Formats: sequence, structure tokens, C-alpha cells
Amino acid sequence: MALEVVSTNKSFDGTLTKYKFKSTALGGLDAKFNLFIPANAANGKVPLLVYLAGLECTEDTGAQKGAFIGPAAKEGIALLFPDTSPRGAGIEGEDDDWQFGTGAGFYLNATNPKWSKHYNMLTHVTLEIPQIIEAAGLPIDFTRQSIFGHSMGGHGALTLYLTSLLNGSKQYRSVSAFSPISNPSKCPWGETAFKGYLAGGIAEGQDLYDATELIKKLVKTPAHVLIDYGTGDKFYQNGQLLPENFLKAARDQGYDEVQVRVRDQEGYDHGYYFISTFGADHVHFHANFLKA
Ligand SMILES: N[C@@H](CCC(=O)N[C@@H](CS)C(=O)NCC(=O)O)C(=O)O
Repeated sequence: MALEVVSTNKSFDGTLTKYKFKSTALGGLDAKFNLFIPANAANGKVPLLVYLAGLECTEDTGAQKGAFIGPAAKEGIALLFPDTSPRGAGIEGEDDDWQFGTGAGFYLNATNPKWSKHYNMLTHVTLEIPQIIEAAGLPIDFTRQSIFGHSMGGHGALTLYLTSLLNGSKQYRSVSAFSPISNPSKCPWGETAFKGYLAGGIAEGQDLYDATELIKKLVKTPAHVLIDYGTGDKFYQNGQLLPENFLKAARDQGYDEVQVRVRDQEGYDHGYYFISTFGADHVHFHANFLKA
């Protein structure tokens, strides 16, 4: 697994590099990711904040439009931007619908044989990319990782974080999300994904990949969660996000506002003008834990 440099750009005194490699987790397809390394990495390894983007996005979306790089450079934190799905698997129907298939990997490991060779974004993000970065000798301290994301990527960030608390690996110190799909087994986006990718359908998704269900399984485990969504978001209004369900489950589980904070931001929509407004806020939230 060799890492190939596709492009490099200086940004905020650090370097944003796009890499490409042959991904085993994605069935041998080429995979790309962007990695921002701040200038202070010249003095030693730096913590990592992983950003997962939403439907139809790529490894470039968050890097170009999120306004995360400046705040991360100031805090001395690296940023990792993976892609949102395998590319070019050639599976029948893969490109028919923007909500499923290409650009819509949902950060899970598929168990439906039709998708399971390629659609393994969970392993790709949590294991494969960290391993390949470490093997390349890049100055990242993987014992200090946090994760955030948007929409489908907010779902990914929440489920990867909560799973890492449940399985005891504590891979991520904190999680935040913009407009996350918070209860996917109860909304059309999540139902379509779970029915398509998982042999066990919605029941399997509800058990393994639904943030609202996962937080119900946590007992007295300290958590650090921040969520922002906009009240003018049409996907929120149409019941795709359901942040209230997640909030209720968290409160029922005994998490107070310090541990699980869900903020409704008046009038904001689903797009990157909203995300970039609160981008620095989210980076600073994670810096508290990554630099503790
Ligand atoms: N194409 C979709 C919208 C897709 C969309 O909003 N994608 C979000 C993630 S769920 C996104 O981040 N898009 C990229 C962008 O806003 O730059 C529609 O027809 O409504």
C-alpha cells in the first residue's frame, strides 16, 4: 500500500496534501484523502481531527468550504478529509441515485454481498487510512484523535465515536456534527442505506449504525458531544435529521448539557455557509480534548 501524492498546497503556514492509494478495504479501488498538517508538526507529532462529509461530497468538500484549516493551524491540529464512498466499483445501480451508492457510503461496512467487497467506509476511515499514514511516517499522533462531520458525515462521526466508547477502544476523544442524520433507522436516507448495504436491513443498521440507538447502550460513560443544526434546513424540516430523537435519548441516558450539547441555530440551512459559520467553534471544541 504505497501513498502517492496527488497535489500539495500551502495553507495557513501548513500544508494540505491530497494522497491516493490502492485501498484494500474498498476492494482494491483507488482511494483519495486530503490531509492538512500544521506548521508546528516540524517540532513533533500533532493531534488529528477527522472530518466526514455528506452526500454527494468528496475529500475536497470540507477542505475547500468548511473554513476549518485556519482554526486548526492556530491550534496546531492536523485535519483528515476522507472521501464519502468508494469510486468506480462498477456495481449495477451504483450511480442511479445521489442518496445511495457513489458519494453515499454511510461510513459502514456493507454485509449485503452485492456491496460488501467495496462499500467498507467504516474500516477505511477507522483503520486503513490511519495505518497508511502511520506507515508513511507522517507526524500524526493517533493516540489523540477526534472526529466531526456533516449530515451523512455527522451520522458517521457520531456512530464511529459512540461505537469507540461502546467497544472500549476510545479511538476518538470527542465528536461534533453539523446537521447530522441522527436517527437513520427512522428516516428515508438511513432506511434506504441500511436496506441496500446491509444483509440484515434496517434492524442491522439500527443495532450497529444509529446514533440514537447507540447512545441508549452507553451506561455512565463520559462523553463529549456537540451538535449544531439550522432551523431553516429543509432536510431537518423534512424529517431526515431527527436531532431531537438523539437529544431525548441522551437526556434519558443521563447525559447533561455539558456532555451532550445540541444547538438549534435559527434560520441556517443545510449548506456550507452554515457549516463555515460554526467551523472554528467546532475546531476549538475538539482542541479542548485533543490538547488536554
Ligand atoms: N443534491 C441534493 C443536495 C445534496 C446536498 O445538500 N448535499 C450536502 C450533504 S447532505 C452537501 O454537503 N453538499 C455539498 C455542498 O453543499 O457543497 C438535492 O437535490 O437536494
